[in-house]
Amino acid sequence: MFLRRRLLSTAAAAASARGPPPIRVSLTESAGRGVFATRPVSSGELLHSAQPLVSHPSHSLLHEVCYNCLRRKPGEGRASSGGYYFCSDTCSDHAKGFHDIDKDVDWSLFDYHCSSRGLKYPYMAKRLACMVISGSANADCLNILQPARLHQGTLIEMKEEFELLESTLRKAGFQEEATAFLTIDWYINVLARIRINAFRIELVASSYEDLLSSAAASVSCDSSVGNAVYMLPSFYNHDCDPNAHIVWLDSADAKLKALRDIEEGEELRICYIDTSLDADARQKILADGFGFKCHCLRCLSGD
Ligand SMILES: C[S@@+](CC[C@H](N)C(=O)[O-])C[C@H]1O[C@@H](n2cnc3c(N)ncnc32)[C@H](O)[C@@H]1O
Repeated sequence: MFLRRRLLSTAAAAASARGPPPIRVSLTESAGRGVFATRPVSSGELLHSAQPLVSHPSHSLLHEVCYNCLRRKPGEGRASSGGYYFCSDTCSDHAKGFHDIDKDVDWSLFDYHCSSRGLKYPYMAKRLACMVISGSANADCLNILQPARLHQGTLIEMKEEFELLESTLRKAGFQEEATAFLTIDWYINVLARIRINAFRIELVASSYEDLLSSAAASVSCDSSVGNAVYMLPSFYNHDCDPNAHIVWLDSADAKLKALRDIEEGEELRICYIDTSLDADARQKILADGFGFKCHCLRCLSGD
C-alpha cells in the first residue's frame, strides 16, 4: 500500500512538472459532462488554476475589495474616479472595458432593487452586459455552461430585474447597436447559467491582516468577497465526499486541488455545499438549488 502510494505520487509529481492540466472534460453516465483525471494525481496536487469569466464583489464590500479580482484592500487602497478600488495597474487595465461603461451610468435604482432584496446574481449580469457593450466579452460567452431550470415565479422576478437593467443602460445613452443583445431572453439565459455555475468566493487568509478581516467578516456574516463564474470549474460535478476542491488564496483566481490520491480515469468531483450538513439537508439544497438527487456513496450510506 505504502509503495503504491509512493509510486503514485512520484509519477504524479514527475508528470505535473510538464504539460497541460491532468484533466479532460467528457460525458458521465448520469450527471452530464464531468471532469476526469488523465493521469494519477496525488493528494494536495494543484490540478489547474482558473480565471473568472465574470465576477462581481459582494455588495457590502464594493469599496473594500478590488473591483476586478476581489483582492481585499490593505488599509489605504487606491480609489478610481468612480470610487472603486483596484489593487494593481493590471487589474485596472483588465477592468477598463466594463469600468469605462459602468462608471458613467446611474445605477441607483438597479442597486436599490438588488440590495434591498439581497440579490447578488443580477450584478454579474450587469457586469457581463457592460463587458459586452465595451467589446471585451461576447454576449453568448456563458452559453456552453449548463442552465438551471427556472420556475414561473423566478422568471417574473427576472423580468423586473431585466427591465431595470435595460432602462438604466438605455438612459445612459449607449448606441442602440451596442445594446442590441440586451433582450429578456439574453438576461434569462445568462441568469439561468449563473445560478447553477456561480461560486461564492471565500478567500483563504494569507496574512495576519487577512485573518483578522475574515474573522471580523464572519461575525458580520460577510465572509464572501464576491461571486464568479468560470469555464473549467463549471464542469466539475458534485459529491458529498469529494476528491477535489476549489480554493481561493487572495483573489478570484481559483485553484482546483486534489483532496486525495486519484487514479487515472477517475472522475474529479467537488462539493457544492457545506459538507457538514446532514444527508436530508444536503439532498434538499441540491434538489432545490441544483435540480438533482445525489446518489454519492455518502448519501447512499445515509451519512
Ligand atoms: C456545475 S454543473 C456541472 C457540470 C454539468 N454536469 C454539465 O454538464 O455542464 C452542475 C449540474 O451538473 C449536474 N450534476 C452535478 N453533480 C451531479 C451529481 N452528483 N448527480 C447528478 N447530477 C449532477 C446537475 O445537473 C447540476 O445542476
